[in-house]
Amino acid sequence: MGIWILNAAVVTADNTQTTKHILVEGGIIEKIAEGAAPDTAGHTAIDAQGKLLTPGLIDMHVHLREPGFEHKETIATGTRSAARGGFTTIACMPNTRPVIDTVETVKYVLDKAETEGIVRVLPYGCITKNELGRELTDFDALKAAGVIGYTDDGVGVQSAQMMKDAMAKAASIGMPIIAHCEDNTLVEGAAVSEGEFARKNGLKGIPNESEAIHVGRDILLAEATGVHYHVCHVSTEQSVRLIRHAKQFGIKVTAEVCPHHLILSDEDIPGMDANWKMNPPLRTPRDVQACIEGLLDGTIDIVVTDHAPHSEEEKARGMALAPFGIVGFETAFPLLYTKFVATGQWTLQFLVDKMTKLPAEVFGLPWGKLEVGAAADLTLIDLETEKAVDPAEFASKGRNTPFTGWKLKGWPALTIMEGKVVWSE
Ligand SMILES: NC(=O)N[C@@H](CC(=O)O)C(=O)O
Ligand SMILES: [Zn+2]
Repeated sequence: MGIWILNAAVVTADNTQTTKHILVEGGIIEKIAEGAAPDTAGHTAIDAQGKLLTPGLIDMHVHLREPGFEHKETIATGTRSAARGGFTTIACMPNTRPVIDTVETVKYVLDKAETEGIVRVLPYGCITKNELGRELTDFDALKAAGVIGYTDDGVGVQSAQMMKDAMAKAASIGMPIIAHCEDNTLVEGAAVSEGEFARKNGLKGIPNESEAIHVGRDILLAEATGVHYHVCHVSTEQSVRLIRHAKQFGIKVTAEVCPHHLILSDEDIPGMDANWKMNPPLRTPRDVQACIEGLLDGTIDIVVTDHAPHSEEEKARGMALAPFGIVGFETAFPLLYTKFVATGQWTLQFLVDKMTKLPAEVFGLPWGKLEVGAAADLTLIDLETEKAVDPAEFASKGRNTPFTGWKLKGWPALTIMEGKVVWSE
């Protein structure tokens, strides 16, 4: 028995919305009909009542915390949080404990995802053993075990030679390098960006160069090795400029940006509240503008959440001592919809593509399409109802968000993964 989704608004390439009826059966999209509602006999029918239907959202940068940090999140709770945010495919970072640097850990994560997860989980493997930057992992073995790329996310690869070796190896087996860009010698334990907030509060700041130096270095190494190089959570004007320039030269670089770096600057930080502490930190309004422009002109390819749950106890340690990171799954689409689409700055199609079709294209994945024969990964989104962000409602274990109380539209109402309803309002 399949599911007919009736009266859904589907946005097409030229940003027009058309009412469609979609039959989902055997895990795939079986039929897409227009006009009068079809006979649904023998199937379940869901009336979308004009809500937006998109391909299931894809998030290529998330932290599920399992194994090792189950007090922050688990694969069970993290995938529920993803589903509630409209995501059907998520790529998890390897900075767990142990880190994902062996075949055994990859298998552990994939098995857990299979038995306890409710959306598709694609693991990354580490570039270096233990993310210590000293010795490369076994790229071939990790690839065979099912990782989709290599990253030491959470920390930058400090040695240029190590990064070059990693890129050369990844290139030789057709795999991407995904980089958390941060030069440790420029950071020295600061919690917030160099900028107005740091100055007002007499804090040492994290300079933009700590990120951009790695971006520049790695672009040159990517050119030398021919690897597909993907830049994590771009946050500075300098990084955007370097990536734009590299793309003009035909270097195989792609990049991602998080909603918070498109919406918040350091000047918005209300006080010493660690729910505003993340890495990279909130930068200046000028950096925010550069990230928006980079996304608009294609320099930055995709949007990711960098969903980084931490416990309330950890965040209560204060700005200086709390770990970096904020949750992201359950606010990402409403934030971007409300801020950029509802105000007429972006088309709906642009936002949907940056969270579906383009992440799939960047990483060569078969999802992110709403067409007959494609996997039935679908998200129904209510563009009308306004609701305030309430962390108490999150399916994530993490409540660490700076967006509490924000009134937003564009809330996911129903999430379908491979033809099964995995979350509904
Ligand atoms: N982004 C963060 O602030 N934190 C991430 C690490 C990371 O993505 O760099 C985490 O693991 O908590
Ligand atoms: Zn990172």
